[in-house]
Amino acid sequence: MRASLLQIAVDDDESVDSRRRRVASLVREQAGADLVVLPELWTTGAFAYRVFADEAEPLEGPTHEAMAKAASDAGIWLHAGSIPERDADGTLYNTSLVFSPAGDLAAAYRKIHRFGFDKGEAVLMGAGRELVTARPAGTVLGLATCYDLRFPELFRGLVDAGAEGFVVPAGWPERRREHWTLLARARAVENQAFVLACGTAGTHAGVPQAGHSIVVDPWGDVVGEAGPGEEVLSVSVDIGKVEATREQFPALKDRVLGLAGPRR
Ligand SMILES: NC(=O)CCC(=O)C(=O)O
Repeated sequence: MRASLLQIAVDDDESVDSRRRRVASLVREQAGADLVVLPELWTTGAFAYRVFADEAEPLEGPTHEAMAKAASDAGIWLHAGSIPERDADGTLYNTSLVFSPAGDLAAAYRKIHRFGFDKGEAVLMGAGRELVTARPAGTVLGLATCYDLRFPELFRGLVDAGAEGFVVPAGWPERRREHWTLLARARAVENQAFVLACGTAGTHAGVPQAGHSIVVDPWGDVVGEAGPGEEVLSVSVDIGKVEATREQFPALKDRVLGLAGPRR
C-alpha cells in the first residue's frame, strides 16, 4: 500500500477557507496513492482554542464536502484528519473523517482523550466514547488522534478489534517532539502494528508545531519520517509484515488478562 502523509503548515495568517482549498488541491495531487492522511484540526490548528466555536461545522459541513470531492477526484482513500465538529445539540467534538475513493464517508472517529487538562480542548470539546476502525485498501486500521497516543489501552482495544495499523492525525507541539517519536514507536512495537502518524508544521496560536510525521513498522523500525516544515511524506506500507511479525515473535499471544489486584 502506498501512503502519503500530508504534513500541512498551519499558520495564523492563512484563513480556514483558503487552507481548505489549498489542502483539497494537494490531496488531488496524490492520485496514485492508496491512502492519503491529513493532520488533526488542520482547518483551525489544534491549539487555536479561541476559534473552535466559530469554525466548528456539522459532520457534513464544508470540510466534509471538500474532502469527499478531493478523495473521489483523486480516486484515493482519504483519512481527512479531524475537524471541529458541532453536533445537533451544540456539543463540539474533535472528529476524524475517512472517505472511500468514491467520496463516501467510510468512518468517523470522535477523539476520546481530550488535551489540555483543565483548559483548552479538554473543556471546550466533548469526549468520544467509541473505538473506530476503517478498512482502506484491504487493511484494518484503527483510528486515534494526537493525545490518544499516550493511552496504550486504546490501541490494545483497536488490536482486539482487528487493527493491523493505526492512523494518528495530530497537532503535536515542537516542545514535546521526542515524546511523539517515542510514543509512535512504542505503540507500533507493543501492538506489532504499523503506525502512520501525521502532524502539522508551522506555528499557530503561538505554539510551534513539531512536524516530523512518522511511519513505523510492526518491528518498530521507522519506514519514513518528515522534517519540520510542510511536506508530503510518501511511503510504502507492506501490510504483510504485521502477520509475519506476529507469527515470528508472537508476544501478543502471551497477554495475561484479568489479573488480580495486589494483596493489602
Ligand atoms: N492536540 C493534542 O492532542 C496535543 C497533545 C500533546 O501536546 C501531548 O500529548 O503532548
